[in-house]
Amino acid sequence: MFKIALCQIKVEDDFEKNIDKAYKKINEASNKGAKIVALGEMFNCPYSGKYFSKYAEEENNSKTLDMLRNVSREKGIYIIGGSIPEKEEGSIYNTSYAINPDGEIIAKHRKIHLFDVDIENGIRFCESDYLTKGENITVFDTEHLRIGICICYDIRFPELIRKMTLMGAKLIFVPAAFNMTTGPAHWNILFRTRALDNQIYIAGISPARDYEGVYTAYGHSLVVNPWGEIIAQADEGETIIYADIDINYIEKIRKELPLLKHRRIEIY
Ligand SMILES: NC(=O)CCC(=O)C(=O)O
Repeated sequence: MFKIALCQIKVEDDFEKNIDKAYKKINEASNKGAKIVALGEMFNCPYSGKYFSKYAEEENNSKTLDMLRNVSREKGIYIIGGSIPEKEEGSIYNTSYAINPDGEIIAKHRKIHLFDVDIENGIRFCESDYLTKGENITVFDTEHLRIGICICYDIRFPELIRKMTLMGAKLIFVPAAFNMTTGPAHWNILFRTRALDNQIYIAGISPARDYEGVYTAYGHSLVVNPWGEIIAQADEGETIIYADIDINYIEKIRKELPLLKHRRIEIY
């Protein structure tokens, strides 16, 4: 059993302020006993195409990564560094970094599915006007359990989460900025369904809602257990939520209701 924390932070058009706030929230979460602390999608940059190139950093020259690496080392914790605009060879990616307690980058996920949607009387967004797709699935080991990362719209693709599960991920972190059209309609259902189908823990970490900002995130960061229950959930404001992850509970559920074993992969 170990504790995770999700930091739901209001993101502003102020790079230094965003990083400083993340640093303080990570410290606070660690002081309350979290062994893994996670941040939201684009936690250092307003979620809008016009800001991605302005805020983008290269991996080997990134104040954001320096902060994450320093604080993980200082506190001796894992950090799932939400996501940030990452620049490489003229392309910008929506990238999440996992950092270990020694301050080393141990995994990196570039958002695979870009959020290109146009919903009548609702949200319109075209990430691919600004960003390049990632090409890899991300799972990695910790002393606690095997973890996966995907980013926001990636959660909508059940094949990806199933594949991560079959690769051994038992806790998946999803930094995610849903909006006021799809958030109320789909956020809880998607996270509960992915957790339930795969019998895993899954955590969605949103920015806090900001009606004055360029994008109004839904908030409601949450942790769902392998039975499909929401075991921690934020409202829409700035906050940190905590949940205990129990590896034995995953095994218990999988033993009692052996969904993964009962698949008929010879048929479908
Ligand atoms: N940042 C995103 O990928 C948003 C995804 C989203 O809102 C959705 O409904 O999916």
